[in-house]
Amino acid sequence: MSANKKRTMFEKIWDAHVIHQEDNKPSILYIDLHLIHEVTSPQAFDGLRMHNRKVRRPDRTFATVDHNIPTTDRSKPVEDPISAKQMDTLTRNCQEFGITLADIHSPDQGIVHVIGPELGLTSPGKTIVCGDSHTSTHGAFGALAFGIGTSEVEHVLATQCLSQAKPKTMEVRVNGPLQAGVTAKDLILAIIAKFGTDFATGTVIEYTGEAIRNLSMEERMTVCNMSIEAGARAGLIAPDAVTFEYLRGRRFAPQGEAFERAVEQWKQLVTDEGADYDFRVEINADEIAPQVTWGTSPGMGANVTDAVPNPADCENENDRKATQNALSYMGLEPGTPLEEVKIDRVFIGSCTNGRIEDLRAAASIAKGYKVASHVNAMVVPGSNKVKQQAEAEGLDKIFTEAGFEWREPGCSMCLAMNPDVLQPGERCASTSNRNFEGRQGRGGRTHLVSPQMAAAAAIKGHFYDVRNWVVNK
Ligand SMILES: CC(C)[C@H](C(=O)O)[C@@H](O)C(=O)O
Ligand code: SF4
Repeated sequence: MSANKKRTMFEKIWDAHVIHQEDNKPSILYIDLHLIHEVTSPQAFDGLRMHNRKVRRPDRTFATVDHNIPTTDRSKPVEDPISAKQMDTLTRNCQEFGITLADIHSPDQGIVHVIGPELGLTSPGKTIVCGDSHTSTHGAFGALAFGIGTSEVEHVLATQCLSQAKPKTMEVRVNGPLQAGVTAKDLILAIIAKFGTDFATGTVIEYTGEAIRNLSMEERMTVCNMSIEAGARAGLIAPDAVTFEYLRGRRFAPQGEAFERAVEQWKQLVTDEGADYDFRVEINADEIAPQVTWGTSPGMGANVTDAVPNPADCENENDRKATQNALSYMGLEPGTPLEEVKIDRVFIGSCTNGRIEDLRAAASIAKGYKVASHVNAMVVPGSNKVKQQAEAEGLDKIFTEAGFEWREPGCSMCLAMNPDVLQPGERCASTSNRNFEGRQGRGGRTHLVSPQMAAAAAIKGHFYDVRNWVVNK
């Protein structure tokens, strides 16, 4: 590589982490941060034991319990035997291998992709991996962050390195500002609805443009979180003053002078003017309205003001079949206005939308209203810190007075690996990121929305365009 070659930010991070390269072979990358949770780590630790290996860098490894953890009273023992076993196994593995664990009683516990940034473990320019597809969340900081499989988890534990083929790059440019009432969640849902769930397959997306630059750190995380639902390996947003201010003073971020020096380096992590991406798409932010998914993939979404699509209008036989199947699973009639679709449950939480700004946004809608009598609604903070902050601001009161349940932090009904599940046929407005068949419980029907849209749906009992919401003072 010549010294003056123009590089994208992805290439800069990649080049800085390749520690071995042979022609036409995958690269060996150094991994700066390895995050661990209870679901994808047990066999990896078994593998280490079997081969009598240690964890190479426990200081660059951090674990939490999130997927299986109950969201009810934690002073009681965990009832579900499978969940209890998963959590005990992680505790024993972390003790044996000297890894810091935010366990069920830790003030640091939370969803892995919420606590990494919160603790300042995540920072620009790092390579970050976790046995979890939504590791892409951390790319919001300009870190190259991606999900890995359990055998790779074992490899990273043992060596702090990973073999990876170099992905291609894609720019997703969002022109102009978002309309009032339209959120980062609507933006990423609209991008996936427009370009499809495979448009970025195997690439690393870099999000650029005015609407992206205007986003807060938490909103950027929402966007990068769902990169994986567009098929991408990872999503990136160039770090800027918003990023640096978010990280300043966080526990594991550099402190004092070292922080200022780090900022100078982080500022270099931008795509050089004139550098090429392999692919490019763009979208105008002012086209985007609040979104509701109607189908069984995150790309099956529409504006809340639209109607359930008619399979007969599909362009080809494959789409027609997919739409038909999705509508039949979802129990929806073509042509029904989305605002008339009644819901039974509401889930506000997850690594997509379980952070403090999400809860503030939902509370600003819910304040002074009551959840519709036929709806069961729950709010699950993404982490203990989010929960404490929300309680300090009185958000829990706003929610409980409106009739929402206020829970302990974890993945919860995002994927229903704990007791928080939909019953067959139940319809849920959910702020999570996947609406696959059975994702929130067998036969459950998931509609992906923003926190504001979820809160409005809880109160109205059906979907409602939050742009028309009358805020209770
Ligand atoms: C359990 C885990 C492996 C899974 C993932 O990789 O994403 C989960 O977090 C999810 O969101 O489906
Ligand atoms: S909140 Fe949902 S998407 Fe995020 S890590 Fe947990 S299960 Fe996966």
